[in-house]
Amino acid sequence: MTSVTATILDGKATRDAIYDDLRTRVAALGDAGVRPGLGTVLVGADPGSAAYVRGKHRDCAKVGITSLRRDLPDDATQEQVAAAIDELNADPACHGYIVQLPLPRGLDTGALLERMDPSKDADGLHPVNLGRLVLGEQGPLPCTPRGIVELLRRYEVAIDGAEVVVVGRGVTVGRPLGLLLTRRSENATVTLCHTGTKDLAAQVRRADIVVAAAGRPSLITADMVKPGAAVLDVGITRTEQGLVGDVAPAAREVAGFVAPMPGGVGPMTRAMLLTNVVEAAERAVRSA
Ligand SMILES: Nc1nc(=O)c2c([nH]1)NC[C@@H]1CN(c3ccc(C(=O)N[C@@H](CCC(=O)O)C(=O)O)cc3)C=[N+]21
Repeated sequence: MTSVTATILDGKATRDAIYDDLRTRVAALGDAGVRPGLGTVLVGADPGSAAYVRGKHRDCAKVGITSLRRDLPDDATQEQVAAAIDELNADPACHGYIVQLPLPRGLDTGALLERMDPSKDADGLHPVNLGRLVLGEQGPLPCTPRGIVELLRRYEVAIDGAEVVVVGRGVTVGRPLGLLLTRRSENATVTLCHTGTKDLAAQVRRADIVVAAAGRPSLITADMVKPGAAVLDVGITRTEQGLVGDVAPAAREVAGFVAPMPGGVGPMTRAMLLTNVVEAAERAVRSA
């Protein structure tokens, strides 16, 4: 077997470049009297969720965005979470916020997401904004799909005309990514695969770009990857040995481009979250 040295789609380096740009824009907003603010609503003490939220606030500090944290206990009621959402909706210092998912069982996630002001939806996951994405209207874009497109663009991986296989139909990654990549501006041909796909290997083998977002360790093996293809690992599974992705290590030897986990799409997700907040603040200045 010939071993190719894949180009690494370096999410950390790309994030750093994006943060350099955001710092400039945050300074310009400051001159206009506005400091962008990102809110987070975290319910419960899941260590993974707490770590993600910490990471987001750490990134805010790097860029000059104000952090607004709303941390609620595990047993918070629907009404208490709704009240935190109402507060952020009403707070002029908050330009965008997220409700960290998954919420503890017993809370109605759909009702809470719908309660958010769509213009403050930093995740792009409000039904109105997902609807706008379907319709091709302007709105905040879901962070992980936007980060994936941005990463491919910066490394000049051809998207126009590419055969893309997305594995995973989740509402944060797979589904909206399919919508994003099939816009005229991206112009890819997308096959959305999932656990019910009959012959996953046959689908993945055709792909110029593979996005693995199923949350199943080693789902994508070396024999499935077309030599030279771009393989983006978005899966995260917690194991005894630490975090593992959906792409088997040997598959990286066959690929032409690899977005690894960690260090690939994850940092880009955070960068797009902050970008969505800065864009919301810029809109606020323009309409003032
Ligand atoms: N409302 C909501 N919005 C989300 O965007 C959201 C969510 N809920 N719930 C959980 C998932 C997961 N997620 C990640 C973001 C960044 C990394 C990330 O930066 N990962 C690093 C490794 C971990 C680290 O360095 O902290 C990496 O891949 O290099 C991972 C996972 C966002 N999510």
